[in-house]
Amino acid sequence: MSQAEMRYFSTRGGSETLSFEEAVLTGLAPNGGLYIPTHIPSLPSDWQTSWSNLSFPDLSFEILSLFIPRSVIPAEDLKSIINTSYSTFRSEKTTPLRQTGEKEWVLELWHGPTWAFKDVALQFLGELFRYFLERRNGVLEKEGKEEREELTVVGATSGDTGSAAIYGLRSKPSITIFILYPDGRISPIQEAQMATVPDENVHCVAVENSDFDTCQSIVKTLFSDKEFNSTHRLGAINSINWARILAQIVYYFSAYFQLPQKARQSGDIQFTVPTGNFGDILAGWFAKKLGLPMNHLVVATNENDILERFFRTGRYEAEEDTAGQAPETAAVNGSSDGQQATSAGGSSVKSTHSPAMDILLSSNFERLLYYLALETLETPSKDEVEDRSRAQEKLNGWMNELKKNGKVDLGEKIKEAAGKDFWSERVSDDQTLEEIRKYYKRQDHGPYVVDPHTAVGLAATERSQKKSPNSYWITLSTAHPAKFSSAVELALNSQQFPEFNFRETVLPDELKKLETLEKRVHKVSGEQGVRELIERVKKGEKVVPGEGKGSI
Ligand SMILES: Cc1ncc(COP(=O)(O)O)c(C=O)c1O
Ligand SMILES: N[C@@H](CCOP(=O)(O)O)C(=O)O
Repeated sequence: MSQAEMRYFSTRGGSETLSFEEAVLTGLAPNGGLYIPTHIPSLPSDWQTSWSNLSFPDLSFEILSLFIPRSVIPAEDLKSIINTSYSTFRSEKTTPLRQTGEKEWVLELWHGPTWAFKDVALQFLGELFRYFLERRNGVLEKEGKEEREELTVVGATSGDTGSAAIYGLRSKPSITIFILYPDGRISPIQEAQMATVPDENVHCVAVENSDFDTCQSIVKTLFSDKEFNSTHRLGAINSINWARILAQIVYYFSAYFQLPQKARQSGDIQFTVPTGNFGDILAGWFAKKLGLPMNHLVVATNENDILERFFRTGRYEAEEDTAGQAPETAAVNGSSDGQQATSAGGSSVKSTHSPAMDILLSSNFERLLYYLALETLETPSKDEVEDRSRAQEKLNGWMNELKKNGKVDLGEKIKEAAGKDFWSERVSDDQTLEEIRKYYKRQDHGPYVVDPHTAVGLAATERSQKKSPNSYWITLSTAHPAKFSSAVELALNSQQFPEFNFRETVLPDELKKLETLEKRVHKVSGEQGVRELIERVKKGEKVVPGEGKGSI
């Protein structure tokens, strides 16, 4: 199949396919499914040589072109979108690779405007939205029509997506943005990054007594409400939006090209990814399917370990069924280290030192499940569309069971199929702090201060190395340590590390400045509160958010 025919369909069924533009602007499919490409494209036969010295934007152009037909975005326009997106990054390499051991590297993904990996995709998505809306509105204007297309972006965040989305969309015409986050459960800097942006089109919404899953579920409910969605023309910035995954594929290739030749030639490269909503690691899986040589992707979770348990047991269940399980496994849920499960929003998500990964149900896992369903069809036919529909049916069954019972047993066959590409590790809060200390104390390639999410990844890498000691390892570093002062200061506390000064050595001036700025936050209660706020703002009512200076 040629690149020009690339389209997108929902994981949950329906024979309809959408263009890239429609899939990006729609975000979540009306049947609740996520959009995926009709096929995995082929890499050019000489990609290993012809792409090896490309800059990040040029590499991005090559990879994105495999998924975006020229009829949807002409080459020159795509180049311009990409160049604008990555001109905001502080590193010349955009996502530089830093060596941390003889056969170990860390891929630093936080050199963008909000110091987190989300910038890579959200700077791009912001530019895409601007491009599509300008083009559509240009056509309406030419036709002499009065109406204009507008997008009401509604997103959920456990801290990082929100600020990256706001920085990606803040000055864009025809876009209003509402970011929902669990009140009191994100770090002070994350909140300040979002709430100090003064632009009129930005609305920060702290949802009372909630967790990330509650916020994510409100977003999905609003998208599935046909009337609300069409009235406000909702747009998605979370990784349910295919463009987010697509943009993130690029840095796996970039990391590969930054490795020394010996490592590349070994063919034995492993990637570890701190994981929550499963978007970042799914991008790595697409890179593997495209043909990037890699062995496994290690899913590194914190104590919210539903994914780690799936890859170990084949069961996907919010609450662990401890009956009949090994004692050390049962202790996980019983909070062996004294951490109590919290019950905001009625769920059992725990508050951990890596809060951006405090997630129970990972949206993008559905995309992987679709492919696992397809791969394990009992009697695959030669008909692509028929197989697609059988996989969608299987997936629907699983999703319905999950919705009804809060769990689904996917079985041994699916577990085995997933195990070909993924390993998984669960890292406790204590281990996270220990890992931050370990990297700080390192004489070789150090001292290196890492954020708690990166620390979860590094701890998972260390454990996985025992399974494959000769491999080359790349751990994704997903945020700058400045964003998570409480965990970093707890790990590098003044009793043990009197010389360490967070403010002086870690906190960039740009983030220090946030302390002096006014914060604007709407506090709301539940889905109804969110609906009402959106309705009022969209009607043109001036809704005054709570104000006050924040200290970081
Ligand atoms: C710092 C950080 N690390 C890791 C993750 C997990 O990434 P994903 O949700 O794509 O699995 C997130 C949030 O998504 C994050 O903000
Ligand atoms: N950790 C994320 C949660 C949202 O995930 P997304 O990748 O689907 O946007 C955050 O920082 O908000």
